[in-house]
Amino acid sequence: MADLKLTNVEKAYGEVKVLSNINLDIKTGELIVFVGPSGCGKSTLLRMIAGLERITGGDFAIDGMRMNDVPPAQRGIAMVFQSYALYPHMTVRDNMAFALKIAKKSAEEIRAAVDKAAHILQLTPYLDRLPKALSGGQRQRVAIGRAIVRDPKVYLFDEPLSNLDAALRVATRIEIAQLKEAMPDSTMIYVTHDQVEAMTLASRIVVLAGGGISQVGTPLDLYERPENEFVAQFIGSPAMNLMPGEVVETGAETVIRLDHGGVARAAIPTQTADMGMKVKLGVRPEDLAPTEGEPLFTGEVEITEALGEVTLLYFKRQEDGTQVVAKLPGIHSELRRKPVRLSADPKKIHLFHNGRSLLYR
Ligand SMILES: Nc1ncnc2c1ncn2[C@@H]1O[C@H](COP(=O)(O)OP(=O)(O)OP(=O)(O)O)[C@@H](O)[C@H]1O
Repeated sequence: MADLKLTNVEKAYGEVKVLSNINLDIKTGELIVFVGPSGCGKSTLLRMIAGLERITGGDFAIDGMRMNDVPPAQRGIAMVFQSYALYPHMTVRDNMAFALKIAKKSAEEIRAAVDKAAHILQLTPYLDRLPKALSGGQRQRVAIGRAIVRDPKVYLFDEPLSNLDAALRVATRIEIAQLKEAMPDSTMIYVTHDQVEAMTLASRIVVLAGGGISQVGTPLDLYERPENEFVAQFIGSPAMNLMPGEVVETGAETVIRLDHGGVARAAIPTQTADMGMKVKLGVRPEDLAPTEGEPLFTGEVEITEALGEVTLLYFKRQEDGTQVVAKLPGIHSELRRKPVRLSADPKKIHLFHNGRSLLYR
């Protein structure tokens, strides 16, 4: 059991506040992923939870116990770093046993804990090897094993896969998902730059930006109902297309006239949009599709990127030259230098006013 609660948590280095108003409730068994642009404070927040960085304001509690001044070793937390930091002269078994030896556990206890962790991580065949005789992925599993043997209530992962190559990243990501399944009562917090890791592993994602929390939600919440323009553009790849316009009709649908021409319909409830309201229309590349009817965007395709299962089309909107990206299923290299007419289902149109989604108005 480990419920974590952050209340108005803040971090300042001298006069400079890097994080403020951090309010977050994390329940036992959740896997929370912190994402956000470089320098937004993801690692700092993780390190404050671990006790490696002082909390300069607010409270952090585990199961109702205030932790601000509790030393790291007594928080019941284990952290796995990006650099595995294994002892090169020790075998896998000794690396995993190290913390337990320091804690003066009995030899039987240590053996049982290491064997169990090795079994969960499929490291049993490698227990007598030195780290140099392991692959990057195996080394990272040993680093995770060192955390597991301590049987912590909370696991913190700071970009654990970022040193691995693409194929190993995928394999190790799946192992982490399996690890979470095998330990349903452990609470995990995971920092990553990788959207796919965030979307696939998280029970909830915390988007940090501008020194605070921009939105917290399930991966699908953030994808389907981003609260603001920042989250809308940060989640999803390529990023959501955004175009300025004005509300010209409210009713069953909201009708928007785009600046420099073009009309769009959005299935946004009437009461949330006002006539004449300046908005930004948002549409994800994957929600655009060729149409014979009234198009939302027209232009000539400049670049196609065929990725196998999808093709990305890059073009400038005919009316004003704004760059638009569309993602079509299949291979469409033939569309390069060709005119396209694309539309989107009104249910897939997002509207933002002063940066905030009208869905949350
Ligand atoms: N010791 C320090 N003194 C002053 N400022 C610091 C210190 N450590 C970190 N910072 C600042 O705090 C902010 C948050 O840093 P942090 O490393 O937590 O960001 P991050 O989101 O993890 O970034 P990245 O994604 O690049 O790893 C940054 O602006 C950084 O410059």
